[in-house]
Amino acid sequence: MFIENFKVESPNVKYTENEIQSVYNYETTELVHENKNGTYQWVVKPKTVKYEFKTDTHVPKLGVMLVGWGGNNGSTLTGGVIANKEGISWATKDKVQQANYFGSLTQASTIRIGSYNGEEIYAPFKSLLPMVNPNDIVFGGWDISDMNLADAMARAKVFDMDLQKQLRPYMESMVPLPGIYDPDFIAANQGERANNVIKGTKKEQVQQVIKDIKEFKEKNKVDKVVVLWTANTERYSNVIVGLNDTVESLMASLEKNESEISPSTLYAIACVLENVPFINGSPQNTFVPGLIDLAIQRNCLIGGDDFKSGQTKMKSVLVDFLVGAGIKPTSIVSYNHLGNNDGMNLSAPQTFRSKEISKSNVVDDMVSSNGILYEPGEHPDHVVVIKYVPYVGDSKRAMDEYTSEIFMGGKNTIVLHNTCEDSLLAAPIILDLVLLAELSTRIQFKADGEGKFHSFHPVATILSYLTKAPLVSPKHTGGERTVQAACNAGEHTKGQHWLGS
Ligand SMILES: NC(=O)c1ccc[n+]([C@@H]2O[C@H](COP(=O)([O-])OP(=O)(O)OC[C@H]3O[C@@H](n4cnc5c(N)ncnc54)[C@H](O)[C@@H]3O)[C@@H](O)[C@H]2O)c1
Ligand SMILES: O=P([O-])([O-])O[C@@H]1[C@@H](O)[C@H](O)[C@@H](O)[C@H](O)[C@@H]1O
Repeated sequence: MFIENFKVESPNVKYTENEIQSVYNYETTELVHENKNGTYQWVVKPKTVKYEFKTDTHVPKLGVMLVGWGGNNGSTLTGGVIANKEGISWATKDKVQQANYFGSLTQASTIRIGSYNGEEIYAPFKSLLPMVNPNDIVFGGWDISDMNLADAMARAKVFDMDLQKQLRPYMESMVPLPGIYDPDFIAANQGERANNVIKGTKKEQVQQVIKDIKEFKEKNKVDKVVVLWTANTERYSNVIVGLNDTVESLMASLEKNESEISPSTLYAIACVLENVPFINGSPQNTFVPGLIDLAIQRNCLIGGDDFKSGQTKMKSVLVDFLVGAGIKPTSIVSYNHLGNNDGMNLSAPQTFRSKEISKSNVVDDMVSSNGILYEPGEHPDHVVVIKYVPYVGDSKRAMDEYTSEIFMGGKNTIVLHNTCEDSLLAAPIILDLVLLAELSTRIQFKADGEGKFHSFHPVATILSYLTKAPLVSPKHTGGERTVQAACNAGEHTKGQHWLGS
């Protein structure tokens, strides 16, 4: 059975005028590697950690500023929220379609809260804690193309014409702010749309973005702003000692107008300096070590990388299932073609490489979790192919082949075909990212033994489910190597994976 909402009555939950206060006993384990008379033994011991949470129940008026607002994802999300808010329905060749938020975890998923008379009871995910209603979000943002959102929606060719016609009056007055453009970081084919750019040095560009955020906040009378990058995929930035490996080197490089600081890192610096959450929806390494440290120093939420929308979401579910079932994936081939501007930008080798990394590394942790199936360092052959085919537009075609070893030398091959409007998959994920980022900034907690309440770690691993390459805080990196060592080796650092350049 499904219920719309509920209240909790528990000795562990207290509702005050402004907060929900709760106590949670986290039952976990700790392992000890004991040496008993020269023989080492792993000992697993149960451990209970008591957490106290305080959630501010004041839901703010939220402004969302998208970098790449005029793109397929940005225009589709904006139009989708307007259609839901205004209750717009439209004629398709099949039926009269109502607006909805399908594909959004927060808006369209449910969670089991118990049973009643032997029946399982489910409630909306969004009923768990007070959350921003997406219909109330005020959108804005930047784009290197000056096209208004109505024309951008038409350029994207995602929505049905009847819907576009109804949305146009709401969107034609929405014009992106000039963006930070650096042709060295995206495909050359993007140059023809770059007619709306912030001039000046990199430091002046950062200052302009800060000014834009302040003015957006004031003009729209929003209480909070979250910035999300849904602009083009950039090439990786080189992580270099003395350039961007520390806060000091990054800020000094900004002063010196160093060319290797990418536009996405510049927007993120502006947001962290303004204490505005910044989420990276693309695969590039926006969060260079100096920027991560700056966000930690200023306790500003950062999260990413690369929305996990379709082919990779299926991959992570299927490979997790196979490995969990004791089946050994040995070959994974992921091919897709698409014809939108994202696909055109990814047709350049350097930007494709960013996407290839994020689409490949999603299975690493699953593989390393099973030492029965895989020897140390062993992993499946894994190939990612993306081709640009203009005719299919936003309707991405994905074909995947998973070959696995099964019982007694048997082989199993699974083939998947997946056709979807890429932006209709990504838009609800963008919504979840900004809503969960905003919610997490309203939660304070402390564990047993901690003196005072504090926020979550600025690196928002809570957003990991929604991204291909979850950003994790430096202390969680799997490698013992330091940023220094990675830099010396000319490698990139990215969470738990040291990647070759
Ligand atoms: N399913 C999905 O659509 C999906 C999934 C995962 C990741 N992504 C990533 O999301 C991003 C956006 O996808 P899309 O389909 O909307 O692409 P798009 O090309 O339609 O939109 C990107 C927009 O960003 C603008 N832009 C580029 N550089 C900019 C800058 N420095 N500042 C401001 N604006 C800039 C472009 O003019 C364009 O309008 C891409 O990086 C893509 O890889 C998309
Ligand atoms: O999220 P997902 O469907 O696995 O991956 C998608 C890729 O298949 C597509 O080629 C790319 O253009 C999108 O940005 C997205 O990254």
